[in-house]
Amino acid sequence: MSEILSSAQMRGIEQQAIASGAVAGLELMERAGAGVVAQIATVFPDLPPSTALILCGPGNNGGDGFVIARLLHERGWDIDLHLLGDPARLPPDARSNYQRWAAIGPVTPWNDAKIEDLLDKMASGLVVDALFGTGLTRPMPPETARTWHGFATLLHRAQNARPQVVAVDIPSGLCSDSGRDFEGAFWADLTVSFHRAKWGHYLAPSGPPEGGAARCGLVVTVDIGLPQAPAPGSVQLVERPSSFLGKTMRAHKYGHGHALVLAGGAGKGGAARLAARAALRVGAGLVTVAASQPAIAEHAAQLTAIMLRALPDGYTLRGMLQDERLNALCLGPGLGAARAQDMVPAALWAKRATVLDADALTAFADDPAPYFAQLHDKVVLTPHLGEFRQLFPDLAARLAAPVSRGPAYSKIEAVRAAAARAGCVVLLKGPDTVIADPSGRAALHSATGANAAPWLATAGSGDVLAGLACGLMARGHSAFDAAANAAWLHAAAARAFGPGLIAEDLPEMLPQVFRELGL
Ligand SMILES: NC(=O)C1=CN([C@@H]2O[C@H](COP(=O)(O)OP(=O)(O)OC[C@H]3O[C@@H](n4cnc5c(N)ncnc54)[C@H](OP(=O)(O)O)[C@@H]3O)[C@@H](O)[C@H]2O)[C@@H](O)CC1
Ligand SMILES: [K+]
Repeated sequence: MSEILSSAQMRGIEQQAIASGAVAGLELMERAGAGVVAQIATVFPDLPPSTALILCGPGNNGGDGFVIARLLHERGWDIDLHLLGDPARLPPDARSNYQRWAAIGPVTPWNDAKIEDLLDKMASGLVVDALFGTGLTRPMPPETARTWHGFATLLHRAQNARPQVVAVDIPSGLCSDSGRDFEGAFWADLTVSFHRAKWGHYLAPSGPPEGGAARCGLVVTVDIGLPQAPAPGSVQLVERPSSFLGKTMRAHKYGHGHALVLAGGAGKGGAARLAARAALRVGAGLVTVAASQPAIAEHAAQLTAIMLRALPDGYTLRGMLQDERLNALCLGPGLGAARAQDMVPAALWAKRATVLDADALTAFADDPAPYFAQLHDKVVLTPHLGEFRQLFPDLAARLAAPVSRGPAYSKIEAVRAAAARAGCVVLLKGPDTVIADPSGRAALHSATGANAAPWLATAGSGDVLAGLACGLMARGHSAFDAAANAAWLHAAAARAFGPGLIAEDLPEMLPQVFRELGL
């Protein structure tokens, strides 16, 4: 896992380092520019020096652009640099670098029509977007957004004869906290960020217009010499499972827990069986499906390694949970609203590790306060955005509101607020899955870019995710770790299968994913 930051956290780290005398702002800017130039050479090794169109903005992002211009010029590039704004009003470090560049080559005052024309004619080389970075708090000037939009449309048409687009820190026009497009945001083939990636690089607000990860291309982070200590309240990017997933030679099946997956009525059992299969494949020692009596025959015809019990009502569930070996529960997939209302309070009463999904979320949406009052720190809620909207309508409305000023409210803040309100772990799933607990601890799993798993958008895939989290909790993972690891395994299994994936395939891909993890 690596740390990702908000723009305020990044500013705090930078200001503290400068104030302590550990580093000068000018040094940071030099390293930032040098880092971008080094990454251009690494990521595009076959790109010979030709023309680089460098678009500089009125703040320190523009300052990085002047450094990049100077260093690319030293490497034989022809530089065509355009500045938006008055050079006399540049902040001090950016102004120093403006002056250094101005002694080498021209600075053309910004003119949208002219830039549009230049962009239209570029069939190779580089476009460096150093217009706005983490300091952007409002939409770009509308003409600039329009110019870029025209260029982007053109580039999409001319895939083979086009320049490479490199964003400095973040594509201009994107909110670095939320990934939201303030309107007309740039996009890039390569985004080079500094010290740590920002939330907005990995969040994926859905369009139109699409934001965040969809616009950043390859995201690379370069070290600019800031202190490496973790920032308080930082968010972890889930890049691998955080806990050991193997089994030791001496492990006994009871040493890996017993997951109980509740199922609903006859003919509705598929979702619970998917969850149960996922719990077993992820390594729970035993898994039992607990179904209503009329559904038993249907399940019996389908289950082999998974055990089966009849469970008529919540009262019987309380009795069943006297058996402490049943250490993790999964409720929701295919459960039905009436059965959820009966079973969920009984399950929560037992204070077991519990995943609540689907009907075990929405059955309580009309009056969530008493429901939240029963939740505890071993519970994981796994809503998709629609279910989240039902349980936390105010938070979902803030997320969906049009953005006119930044930093915009982000999915990370919304899930943190939801976890604090619910008093348990909340996992809000999507291409960007955010996990938070009531203390504010948060993680982001981003199935975007090279990590994309588009075939996960298939019926039953959420049931598998719930089963994975339940199986991992049965094995002893904390609620937070189980949720984060389940999100990672779920996407890894989907990528391992590839196109044509259906939910049944996901648990069956886990052995391959585990082998690739070296288990
Ligand atoms: N943090 C670090 O450690 C390091 C940071 N570094 C770099 O600094 C960047 C952050 O720099 P930053 O804070 O100066 O902000 P930036 O993104 O350049 O933009 C703000 C400027 O744009 C202006 N402006 C805003 N909206 C506008 C609009 N619609 N239309 C027109 N103008 C608008 C705004 O004006 P104002 O709001 O003040 O009127 C302000 O002048 C960061 O992304 C990274 O690249 C590196 O050098 C190394 C170390
Ligand atoms: K930028």
